[in-house]
Amino acid sequence: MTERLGPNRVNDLGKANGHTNSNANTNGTANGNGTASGTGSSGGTVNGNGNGAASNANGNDIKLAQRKKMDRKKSSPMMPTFMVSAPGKVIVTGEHAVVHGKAAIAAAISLRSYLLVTTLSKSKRTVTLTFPDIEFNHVWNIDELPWEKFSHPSKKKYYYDLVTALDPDLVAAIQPLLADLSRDKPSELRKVHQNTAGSFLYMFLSLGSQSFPGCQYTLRSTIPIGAGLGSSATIAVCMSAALLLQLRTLSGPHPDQPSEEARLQIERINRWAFVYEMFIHGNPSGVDNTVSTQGKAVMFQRTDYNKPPLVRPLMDFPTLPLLLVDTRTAKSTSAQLGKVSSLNEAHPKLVGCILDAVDKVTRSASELLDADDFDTENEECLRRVGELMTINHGLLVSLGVSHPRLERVRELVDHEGIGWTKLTGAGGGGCSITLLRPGVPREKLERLEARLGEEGYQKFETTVGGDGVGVLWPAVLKNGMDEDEEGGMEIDLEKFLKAEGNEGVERLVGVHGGVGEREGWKFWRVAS
Ligand SMILES: Nc1ncnc2c1ncn2[C@@H]1O[C@H](COP(=O)(O)OP(=O)(O)OP(=O)(O)O)[C@@H](O)[C@H]1O
Ligand SMILES: C[C@@](O)(CCO)CC(=O)[O-]
Repeated sequence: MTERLGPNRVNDLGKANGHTNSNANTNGTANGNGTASGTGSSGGTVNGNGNGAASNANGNDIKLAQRKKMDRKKSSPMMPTFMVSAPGKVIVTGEHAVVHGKAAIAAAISLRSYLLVTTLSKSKRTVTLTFPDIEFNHVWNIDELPWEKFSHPSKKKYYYDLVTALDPDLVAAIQPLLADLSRDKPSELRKVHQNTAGSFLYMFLSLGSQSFPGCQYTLRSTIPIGAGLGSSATIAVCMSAALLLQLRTLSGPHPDQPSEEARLQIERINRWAFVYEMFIHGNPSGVDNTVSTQGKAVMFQRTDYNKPPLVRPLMDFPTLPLLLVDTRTAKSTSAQLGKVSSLNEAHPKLVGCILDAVDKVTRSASELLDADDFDTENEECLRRVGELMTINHGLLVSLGVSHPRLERVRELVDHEGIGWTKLTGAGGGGCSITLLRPGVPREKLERLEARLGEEGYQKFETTVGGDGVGVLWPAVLKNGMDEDEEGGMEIDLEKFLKAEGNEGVERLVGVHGGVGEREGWKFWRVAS
């Protein structure tokens, strides 16, 4: 079994570079990209930092509170340190077929990625990626990046453009920046680093300009990497949202935002997230970044790669009783996509029929899940969706994208008669989902879970249908600590990097923080 890189492998890489938060930006010219305008934006209005005074404190406490407030003022930048977050996903039906123009249903899950964006002082002309989960930390000098290639009139793209393919000349222009990356690392990890750096640079150079302020992007995720839960899409969505916010091209999210405006902004974030995904995966359908951006659940289809996909938000998606199991077996999405494409080339008629059958599965599932009388407590309702998931899995097996460890989960679940199982995501390892029968006896579930544990599987507790991309502006949260009295705790680089494991990240910055939705995080709300 190949061990996968896991999120939360925090190491010291992030702390080793000099760009900590202590001298956050005093640069008033947040960016100089004259192209970004027209949305009446003011990133600063996203969220107020309450800054309430500690009114009932004694004299010393008041002095301390005032000093803390003044300290905060001194370092208060034009563009404050802020965070964005995006959810992972499960594909309920239709993976792989969706790459070939068929429909798929995907739902957001409660595991998420969190990106901290720190603007540096004006004199610091660097951009840093600090991604401890993949042991990646790199600093580029902004003035040494190939801006002239990306800003050439024949190549220049704007934040409102629809980019449906990567430009080979621009991909070539960033290759020299990747060639020497992580030479001391094992080749697989090095490839991950090159891919990560490449996708970031492509987006940064496309959207930004040479006058972009120096900044640091620090990412932590609670989503296992390469497990079919869309971890790469969450990075893509976070990066896209962060850059568009830095460019001041997004005016939200805010509570009174008209739904149409929210929809447009979500669409922009999603378009650029897709560019990032193209760099990582080659030929993705865009379903992962779409559900990660929008949240809840979506029915998704891309029949023409030159046009935006058809996306139907499923706002009333039922809270399905799902068991999510990670095989902890590495897989590469692009390798699995390649397998299906090769099979399709070798047997076009046959594979065409399989893909059509998957499409029918998705449409039937959508009808069932959309029905007014669908009831997650009703065995008959769940059985019909479960059967469709079982058929979908069989079709994926015939496309060659299952794995013995996925089949083993199915065997164990079927043996207990607990529910209906399919792989989710690209397959070849990764995760499975099991739709649980209502009223499964506790002992059966416990027996299954113990067995899975013994055999090296990992079970995930997650809920489906949560919020999409969110913003914490500025990066200040109420965490039940002393700082709350002054408006909340500032999340700085050190705290973020030191948070221990998934629980630590969730406790420190989590959208839910383990206690329901948290004050501070804001989401674009798109009504159905
Ligand atoms: N926590 C993370 N930190 C940094 N980069 C990450 C992280 N998670 C994912 N990535 C990026 O995404 C890539 C993994 O993408 P991959 O498609 O293999 O997995 P996935 O997105 O989890 O699966 P799927 O596409 O099947 O849902 C990594 O190589 C890395 O570039
Ligand atoms: C396998 C796939 O269909 C889903 C991955 O989550 C790939 C894609 O849609 O891009």
